[in-house]
Amino acid sequence: MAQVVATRSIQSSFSSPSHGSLQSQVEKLKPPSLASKVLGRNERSNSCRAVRVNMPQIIARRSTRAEPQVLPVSPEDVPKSEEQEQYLQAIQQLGDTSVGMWSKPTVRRKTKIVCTIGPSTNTREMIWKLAEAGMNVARMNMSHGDHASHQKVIDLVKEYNAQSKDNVIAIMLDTKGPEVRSGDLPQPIMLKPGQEFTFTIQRGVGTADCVSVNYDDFVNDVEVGDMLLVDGGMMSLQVKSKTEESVKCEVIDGGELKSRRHLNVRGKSATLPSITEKDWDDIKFGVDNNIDFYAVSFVKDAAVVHELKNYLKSCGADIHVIVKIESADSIPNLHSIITASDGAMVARGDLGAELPIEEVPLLQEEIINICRSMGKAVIVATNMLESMIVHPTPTRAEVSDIAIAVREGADAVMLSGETAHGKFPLKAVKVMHTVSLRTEATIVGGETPTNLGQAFKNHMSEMFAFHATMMSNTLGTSIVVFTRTGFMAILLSHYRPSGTIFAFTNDKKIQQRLASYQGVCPIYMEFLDCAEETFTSALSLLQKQGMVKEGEQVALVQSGRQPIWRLQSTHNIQVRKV
Ligand SMILES: Nc1ncnc2c1ncn2[C@@H]1O[C@H](COP(=O)(O)OP(=O)(O)OP(=O)(O)O)[C@@H](O)[C@H]1O
Ligand SMILES: CC(=O)C(=O)O
Repeated sequence: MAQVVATRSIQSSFSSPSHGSLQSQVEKLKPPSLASKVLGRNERSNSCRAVRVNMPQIIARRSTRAEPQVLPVSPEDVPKSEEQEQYLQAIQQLGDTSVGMWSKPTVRRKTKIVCTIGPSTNTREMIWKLAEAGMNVARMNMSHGDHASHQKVIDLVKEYNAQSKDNVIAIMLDTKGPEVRSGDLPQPIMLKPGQEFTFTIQRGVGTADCVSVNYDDFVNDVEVGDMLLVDGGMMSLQVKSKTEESVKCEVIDGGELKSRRHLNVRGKSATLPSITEKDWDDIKFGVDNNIDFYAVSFVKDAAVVHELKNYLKSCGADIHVIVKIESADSIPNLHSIITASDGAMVARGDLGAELPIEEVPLLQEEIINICRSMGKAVIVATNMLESMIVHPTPTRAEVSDIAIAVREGADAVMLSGETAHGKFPLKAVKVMHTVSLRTEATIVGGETPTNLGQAFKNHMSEMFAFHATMMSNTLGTSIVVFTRTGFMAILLSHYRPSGTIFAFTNDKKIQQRLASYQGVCPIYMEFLDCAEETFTSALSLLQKQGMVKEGEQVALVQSGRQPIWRLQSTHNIQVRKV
């Protein structure tokens, strides 16, 4: 009889003695479908014992006729099981030292979810459902659609935000950038390995052995011997010769070439400006709509970020700039590019086409570390649940990929085609939510926060954020912060306290922006003239909404670049009992 023996060690989130009772609570709450189907009676009691003595081994046995394990992944596909909901809540408590528990698990998750909106999701009904399933940021990809279709999405997200009591969605506009694409074809062409195929800069060509390219300098940018990648590497062709107008190639990996496919040259970036004329037009559209973030494609150096920031300043727009790291040329300039920006996106699609694919996980970790050390936001994007574009369940590798991004410390993970044109957008969000929540529960909490390094050197706010995090980690409390600009909440987020950061702001725009930061739960509230009255009213709001319980302690922070109640105090941290 075949037997699968899986061994794993339980992380220290389970090892704290104070978590013993929670662990047994989890065991009690485990729905039979999760516990008894995988573990036999003896193994189950072993695992409970082992959890208490630290570094145990769980032995899972499976018979030859493996029963499919289907975890609930969509609000629609399973009847709501209270047991399973309680099970997830209890798991999360293991990793969350805060006693205060949100009633909604989607809000308790610290890692945020970015969803690309496209034909599968650009309706009122789907935006609402995505938001309720756990979307925190709606991304519009300006490579597709037109201003009218994106306007509809922006209006719907704003409408959702206006009517929602306890949830808010940020809006991100992703520029098309200097993408090089093949032209239109009357029908898809099958490219076979070994065959000759030509790309030409002449317009309007689309035959079985030649197609146009939308970029006039294409012929100058490529050399004989270069490897051309189509659709991020789905097909590859080697350059054999070139003339003034065309590039003759041999197909290495074949496949079906459709209209308007993305072309990359391995190891090279196109000599095009990062922000094209179309991008400037789209950026202006973003300003007119007061969006929250730009994701700027193919950034190669800091100069372009400064140019965009200067433009935004000149039109009085307060929009944050996320640089997409996807171009070979950006790698030597990573530090200066990220320093100039408000955050970065690891855009693994183009990154893995311009650079050897094995560099992608290493660069992902490096970019996350750089952003974390500078106090900048970081998003991991592309292919996270790719198979769910057509299948209702993810591959195990995809689940691991999300878990790795969460463990590495990403602020957010992103869905592209999965929610833009996939068959199971809600299930994909639910999987991302569940995997993130589960992974976060294994991240050790209550430790001394790591120093942010040079980013906030000598800044009073950094000292307050550091000590507020220390205090809340030691006491096992949530943090309540009051912020007009969002600065202090973002700073606290980068110290990654183990409890939730309840960020009260009197500015709806700031509330919307904060939705994308790890661990931050942004709440809109009018600030009163008296600090004390504002604190009391904030705590009572948290209690009313079931986010903190009576008698629970919270760490309350009032600090930042522009203290709110200047006359009464400038900076302070205090522990309050609700
Ligand atoms: N607004 C939209 N309108 C129509 N289709 C969209 C839209 N946004 C995304 N899509 C579809 O979803 C797919 C995945 O979205 P994603 O944002 O990852 O695009 P992408 O990386 O630019 O992909 P590609 O290079 O194929 O364009 C796109 O290829 C496109 O088919
Ligand atoms: C997101 C994106 O643009 C990429 O991965 O290439």
